[in-house]
Parts: sequence; C-alpha cells; structure tokens
Amino acid sequence: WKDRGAAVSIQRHVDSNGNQTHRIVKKGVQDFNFGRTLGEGSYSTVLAATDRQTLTEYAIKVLDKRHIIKEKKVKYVNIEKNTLNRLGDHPGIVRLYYTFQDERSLYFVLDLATGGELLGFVKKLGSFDEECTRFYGAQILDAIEYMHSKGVIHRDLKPENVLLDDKMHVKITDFGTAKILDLPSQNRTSNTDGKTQLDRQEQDFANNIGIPDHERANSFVGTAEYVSPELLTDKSACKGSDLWAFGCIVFQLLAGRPPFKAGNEYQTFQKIVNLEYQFPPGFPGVARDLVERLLVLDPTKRLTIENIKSHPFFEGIVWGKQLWKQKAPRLK
Ligand SMILES: NC(=O)c1nn(CC2CCNCC2)c2c1CCc1cnc(N=C3C=CCC=C3)nc1-2
Repeated sequence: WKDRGAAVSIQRHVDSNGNQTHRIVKKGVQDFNFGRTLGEGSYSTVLAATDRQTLTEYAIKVLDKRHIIKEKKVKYVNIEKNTLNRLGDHPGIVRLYYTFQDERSLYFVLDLATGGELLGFVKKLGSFDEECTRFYGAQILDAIEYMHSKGVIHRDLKPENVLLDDKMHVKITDFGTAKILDLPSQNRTSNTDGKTQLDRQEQDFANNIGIPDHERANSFVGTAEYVSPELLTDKSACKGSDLWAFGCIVFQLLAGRPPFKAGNEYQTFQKIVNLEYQFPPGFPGVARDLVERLLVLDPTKRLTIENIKSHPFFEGIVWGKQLWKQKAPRLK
C-alpha cells in the first residue's frame, strides 16, 4: 500500500543534554481528535476529525486492513484511492488530501461536508422548486463532466452520495465503486473481445450486494433506484450510466421521489428495463423534456453533457468556475 501525499508535523524535541532538535513526522492518528461517525461501510467507517495543530476539520475514512484482505477488497480500496487522486481538483468532488496507516487501519483524510446529504433536504422539503433543482442539477452535472474528463465513471450516483458543504454547495462522494476507463477509447467497461466481462471488482461488488443468484452471474449494479438499464441487460457501465442516474436525480428533486421505485429491488429493475415511470401532475414541462431525453434505454441515444448544458432547463446557468462562486439559492 503506497501512502499518497503526506502531511507532516514538526515536533520539537529536547534531548537528554537539553539540546533542542526538530523532528519531521508524518501525520498520524495521534494528530487528530476524532468526533462523530458520519457513515459506516462494510469495511470502513467515516468519522469527523479535527487536526489538533491546525484545527482544520476533515472527514477521515478508516479502513480495516484485516477485513479488506479477508474480503478480498484490496483492489477496491486501491481503485478508490486512485480515483480520488485523479479527481483531486474540483470544488464539487470530495478531495483526498493524504493517506496514512498504522498496523490495523488505512486512513483517507478527506474534505468534510458539514451540510450532510442532499437527500436529507429533499425529504425534509418534500421536493425542490425549479430554481433550486437547476442550481443543484448544474453543480452535479459540472462535477460529472469533470469526472468523465478524467476517465472516471462514478457508477453509483444518488442523492445520498451528493453531500453539501458549509456553503450548501455540492460535494460528490463515495468512489468505492467507480470505474477508471484506462484507455480513452474504452467507453464501456468490457474487455477487448467485446464480450462484457465482469471485472473482479464488479463481480466482487455483485457478490456483496446480495443480487439474487439468477442475476448474480453477470450483473454489477449500484443502488437499485438509480441503476441504468445497460447495467441490468448487458452488464457494462458507460459514461451514459452516470447521465441516466443524473436524470433520476433531477426527477427526484422536482417530484420528491425517484422515477423507478417498487416493492423490492427485482421489481424496481423490471420498471427500469421496461422504462415504466410516470411524471407527477405539476411536473414542469421544460424539466420533463430534459428527463425524457435522459431516461432513454439506449445509452448512445441519451443526451450528452454538452446537450444537457444547452438544454432550456439550464437556461441562465453560467457554467464553469462561476457556478461554484455564486451563492446557493435558499432551499424552500
Ligand atoms: N464512503 C465515503 O467515502 C464517505 N461516506 N461519507 C458519509 C456517508 C453517509 C451516507 N451518505 C453518503 C456519505 C462521507 C464520505 C467521504 C467524505 C465525507 C465528508 N463529509 C461527510 N459528511 C457528512 C455529514 C453529515 C452526514 C453524513 C455525511 N461525509 C463523508
């Protein structure tokens, strides 16, 4: 495991003859005060923490080494670290500052998003108005565009993974199931002979989220409601899969519920592959047009990011840095 980046603390040391020396030591657990638990994964826990020297607050993801090895997740953890390293410079993506380790655990020192999940606000308000949906949709899309430009597909975008920082701006997180498209031409995660080969990570992930056996053989899925049809039919993710999830999120912000939801995962999957969803009465027409052009079964027929940015729904949005400088609209 190669630690990435390093933060050091300078420790003043007076030796037995009273000579003062300074030791440079890599930051470690002892440099932080750990606070509340922000989230738990199957082999990781995310805690709020404060750097005792700088008083800066972070989220620290603690991964249990023994568990990672036992559950054969080493590849996952490295993919998450490599993905976060690639995505280190965008305001809409949780940043990995550095990692360190001790005999038991690995530690990822990450941005702390104090506002919590976007999902929490949608639930509290019931739904967002067009202005708020436009702002948060634009920030999410800008972050997706950056990810894709770095050859990363998130693969599990959902309102729970869209966090908000202290300025109520978006911070996308949880790249544990992301896919790095090594070759620029490789737009789908399938191997060279064209057969969609479940890679170890996908197979491992499928094993872990309890897919029924008859589906387990060849389907890697994220969270049921936001999974794209191509992941359920030909088992491969592509950049369009993130745009499908984006369409589900825009729908959910305005409707207060995701487009595809049924009694259980299998029935939800059925609705997705049959494109069975309805807009609630009052759903704004211009947003409906956008969603209808994203929730398209054939990923090659979905709007591209450029198309979405110039769609009338996003009229008035100034894309780029300005989007992250402006004040977030008050959620009402
Ligand atoms: N899996 C992760 O990497 C991760 N998980 N969380 C907490 C999860 C809680 C459930 N929904 C998804 C996020 C975080 C991170 C990254 C780093 C990170 C930074 N800030 C927060 N902040 C939170 C504040 C309030 C409630 C939940 C999270 N959380 C995280």
